[in-house]
Amino acid sequence: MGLFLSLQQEDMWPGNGVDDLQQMIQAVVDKVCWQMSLDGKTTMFKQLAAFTARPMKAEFFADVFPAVRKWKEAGMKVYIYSSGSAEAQKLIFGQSAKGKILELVDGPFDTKIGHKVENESYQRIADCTGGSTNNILFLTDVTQEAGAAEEADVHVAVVKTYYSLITSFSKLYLPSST
Ligand SMILES: CSCCC(=O)C(=O)COP(=O)(O)O
Repeated sequence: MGLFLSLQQEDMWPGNGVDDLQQMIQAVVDKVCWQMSLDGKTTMFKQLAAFTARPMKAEFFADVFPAVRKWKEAGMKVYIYSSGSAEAQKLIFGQSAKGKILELVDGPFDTKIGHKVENESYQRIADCTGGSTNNILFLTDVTQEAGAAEEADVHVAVVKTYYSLITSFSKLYLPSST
């Protein structure tokens, strides 16, 4: 019931009040499906991902573990900042075919620190990790997050795995018309 009310309060879900248990369960299921269809990022919704019936195994691109190991060997701190709750991160990143990324990273951050599209979140992370925003490099595939981090004076790299990115029209290769 507490979860349902919290989910109700977090956004403008067009659901009605409910008065019996069956209706309430259906309303929660409807609400969760609705949030999933929108790729909802609210904190309460993301807490749900930590409730799973079976263990999960993360998949990583081949370059992730070597890069994180290299950064750690160079004495850097590496954190995960995800819209997924810290509890869900621990479950999902706890196991993978390539190893346990959690053993390499210095900690998970989630939206309890603030949303990834809000610049204040990045200042709070710098405060928590004992550094200045100017000493942080944030990797993301979401340009709104990149903009928010940059507003907080964080260095940003936008990572796109499936598309080629260009920083100048001079780097544009047009497809051949033949
Ligand atoms: C890492 S736990 C599940 C991922 C998730 O729920 C999510 O929304 C991913 O968002 P991110 O901010 O990591 O791009």
